[in-house]
Amino acid sequence: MSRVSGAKDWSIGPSERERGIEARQNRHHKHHKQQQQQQPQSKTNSVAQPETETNKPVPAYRVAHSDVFGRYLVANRRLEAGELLISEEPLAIGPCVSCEPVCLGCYQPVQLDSQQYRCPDCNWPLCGPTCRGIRQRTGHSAEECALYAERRALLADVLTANATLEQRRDLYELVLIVRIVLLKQHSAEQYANIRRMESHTAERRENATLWQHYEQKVVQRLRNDWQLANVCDELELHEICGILDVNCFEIGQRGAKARTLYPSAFLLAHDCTPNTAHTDDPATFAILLRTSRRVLEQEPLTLSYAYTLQGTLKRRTFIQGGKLFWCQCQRCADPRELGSDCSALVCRSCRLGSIRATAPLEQTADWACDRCDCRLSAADLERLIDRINDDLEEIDVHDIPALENFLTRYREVLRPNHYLLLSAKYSLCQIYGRIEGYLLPEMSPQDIERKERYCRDFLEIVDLLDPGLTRLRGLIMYELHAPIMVLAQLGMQSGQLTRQEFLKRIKEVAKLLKDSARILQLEPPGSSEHEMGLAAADALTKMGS
Ligand SMILES: C[S@@+](CC[C@H](N)C(=O)[O-])C[C@H]1O[C@@H](n2cnc3c(N)ncnc32)[C@H](O)[C@@H]1O
Repeated sequence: MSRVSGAKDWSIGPSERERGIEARQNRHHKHHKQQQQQQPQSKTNSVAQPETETNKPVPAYRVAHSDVFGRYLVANRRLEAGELLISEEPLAIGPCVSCEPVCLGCYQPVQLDSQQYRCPDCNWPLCGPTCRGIRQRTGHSAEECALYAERRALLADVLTANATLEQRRDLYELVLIVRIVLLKQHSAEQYANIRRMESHTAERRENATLWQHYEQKVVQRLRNDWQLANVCDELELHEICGILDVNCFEIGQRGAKARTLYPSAFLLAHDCTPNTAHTDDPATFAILLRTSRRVLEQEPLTLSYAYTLQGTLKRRTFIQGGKLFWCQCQRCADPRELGSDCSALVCRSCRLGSIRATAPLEQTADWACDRCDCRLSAADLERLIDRINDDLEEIDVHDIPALENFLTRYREVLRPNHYLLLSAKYSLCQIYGRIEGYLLPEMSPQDIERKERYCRDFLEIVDLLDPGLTRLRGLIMYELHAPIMVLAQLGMQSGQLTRQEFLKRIKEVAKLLKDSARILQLEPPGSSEHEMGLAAADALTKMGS
């Protein structure tokens, strides 16, 4: 079960700092021509390429450049929803920032206690002796193992259950950085491809707190304690840290969690209502990136670097912090966020109006009521939202009464579509009907109706903010079909529904199953979403549709 909030690191996908973008634009512009020519195209697969008169397939996209985006991808022709644009394996992969210990081979959680299996050579915890990632490029490679084996004594204290949380996290954060350093020694071409990525080093250097953080936790540590000074100079290490913050994707299926750099997918520009969706293959960690809706020729291909179901203030702060630009997209510029109103508050003064940002592209601008004179400073607004968010984070995602209580408590404070209420509703959509005590056959009709209502509320907003063939839509449509079906059957049995009304609902169930099956079967085989897609297709067949 998951909640759709709570960004944890800077990775694209599924976190802050202040800088202008001018310096970046100038630097970017200078190097762009050379970088564009060198851009690796080989592993990028365009499918369903129509042929031109000369019988040459038209590539789905090309690399373009603008002063605002830097390099980005643009559609070469009209693309239909669901076209596979990029399928490529990582250039580099490793544990996420701030992660709990994971197996270095497959990125599944591990413990640091004495029971945990460990690599016999370097002593790092692994999931087991048969982990598929042992001696693999995308896992615990021989080069990495040798490097750690040489520093076994240095790492011994941290790789135990006695280590503090901070010590463990700092150590796991180093893994991917060290892997990139090793690429420099063992795979020059891959290393060169990574070094061509944007690092925003000049802007990062101007942020003293950020720079010092990496200077102490990464640069000095690797050069002095780990004795890697002869492999990478200080600036090179800072650049690698910047490249990771700006370009990493957060991936993982079935409990695994990793961050990755891909050879081409990093080029997509950001938009808070993107036109592509991506997933990753659990077997190869490859990214599969598709159009989520129809894209017109010349349209930039975009993905979201932030959580789409967060309010503008938070999304923009997150993006600026990690990617060092202030998003100016259509959604960010609209106080109503494309009609979703997912940041609006109930006016605490007149209780009738809605409080929204007066100038959403200015982070410090006041928020104001649309009915009375009530105003709220952005700082006060943020404090309030943070407090409510903390309340929500305290709640276990399986605790139905606590989640219901959260909705009741904040009904008078947040508008119904506020993203924090939606987040609680999303958890409820997933657990009503699925956990002990709330399985569908034992649920009251009122609780089943609640599940249906929350699913509909959530889907309405996802349709606006994450439209098309997106995983979130597929998942929620699958959740929605069940309460409609059960309530239709109950209504028919009790005589409360006419046959015509019953058939209308069954038709809606069939459409939900069909759409969710289509979306979720785009997910890679082996993922839980793919299995849900198969279940949806199966249910559809059983319905005779
Ligand atoms: C993952 S990289 C994308 C590739 C990058 N444009 C390049 O040339 O290497 C992310 C960086 O691209 C730029 N960028 C992406 N989307 C943007 C947007 N919507 N507005 C402004 N800059 C954007 C920012 O500099 C950001 O830090």
